[in-house]
Amino acid sequence: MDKVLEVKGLQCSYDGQPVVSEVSFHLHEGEIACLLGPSGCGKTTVLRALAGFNAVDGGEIELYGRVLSAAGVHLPPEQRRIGMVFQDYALFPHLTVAQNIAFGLKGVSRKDADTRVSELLSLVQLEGKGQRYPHELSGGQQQRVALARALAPRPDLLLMDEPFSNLDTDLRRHLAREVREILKQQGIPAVLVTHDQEEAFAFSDKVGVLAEGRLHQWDSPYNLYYSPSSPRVAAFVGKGEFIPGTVRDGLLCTDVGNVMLTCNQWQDGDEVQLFVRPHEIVPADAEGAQAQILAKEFLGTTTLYTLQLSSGRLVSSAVDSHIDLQVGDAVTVSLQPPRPVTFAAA
Ligand SMILES: Nc1ncnc2c1ncn2[C@@H]1O[C@H](COP(=O)(O)OP(=O)(O)OP(=O)(O)O)[C@@H](O)[C@H]1O
Repeated sequence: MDKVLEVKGLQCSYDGQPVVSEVSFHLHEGEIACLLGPSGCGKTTVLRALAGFNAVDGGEIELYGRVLSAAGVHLPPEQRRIGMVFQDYALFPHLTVAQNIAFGLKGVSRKDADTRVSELLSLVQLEGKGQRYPHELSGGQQQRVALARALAPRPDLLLMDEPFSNLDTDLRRHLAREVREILKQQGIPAVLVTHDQEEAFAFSDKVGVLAEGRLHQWDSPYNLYYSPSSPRVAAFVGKGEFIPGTVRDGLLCTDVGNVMLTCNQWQDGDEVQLFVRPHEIVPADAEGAQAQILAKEFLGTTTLYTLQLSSGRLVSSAVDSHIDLQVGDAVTVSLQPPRPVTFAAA
């Protein structure tokens, strides 16, 4: 598959203060990516550099073979063929929905603009609402108009900065799914910025984990979750904890039990930390570690138990909620990671 967006060694700063360093990633045709990371890590700065709102200090941005930013090159935003959707919709309040959508259609005849606006109203399921004003629409509908406006000139790339975060949980999941379908159907590659991990995982083909201006991993949601490249990424993506252990005869021995290592990265005697998710610590029949239930939290599909091992360590265990254990119960647990995630001891 061909790369359509290539970002190489991107560096950005504000007032001489570096905020994005050596960020490199690429997108293939029709691929959707998400930048995920804690507040202030540089997600919006990367997006603004792609859009051309911010100049870059170093590195290169190429879209369909056109250099948008590089040493001595800075294509202005209007020449980049990039659409943008913002958290606050940013619609023109004095223009109708149809006029908002038509806004970016420069050099197009009135007839062609009308046809394109009708196509887009139908694409975002707002047929019949073209003559309304933004304040006459719900938040979700306004964001669909913003999407239609961004898609109207058939951009080469769509950028979305927290596009669903002003909407309530159900609506944001629903709209995110719909927007993903629209982008896939139109074959438009996109980069989204969000704080919401579930949204990032559900929406994207690739997720980039940014921290302190550096890209720590660029990977599929599956790989990020099951093969995090560093303890930092592991700790940031989903819930889990680090359990220290020692390697003996191909087994990692810990106080929660032993795990067969599937990689040959470690040797006998190595001190290793195992990263486990709560659903990978499960009740066992006989062989396993003894623990006592300190707390329980019913979450619907699973119940999250806080366990204290006989070693004193506290661990979390997520168990199918139909198994109803009680605080104070003694339990035996074992480790069942499908693919053990290990790092050198801290
Ligand atoms: N216009 C600006 N002038 C100076 N510093 C800025 C400016 N915009 C952002 N910064 C700083 O750059 C860093 C990265 O900001 P950025 O907005 O890219 O982060 P972010 O990951 O998008 O954060 P959030 O998730 O909170 O929106 C932060 O430390 C921020 O304070």
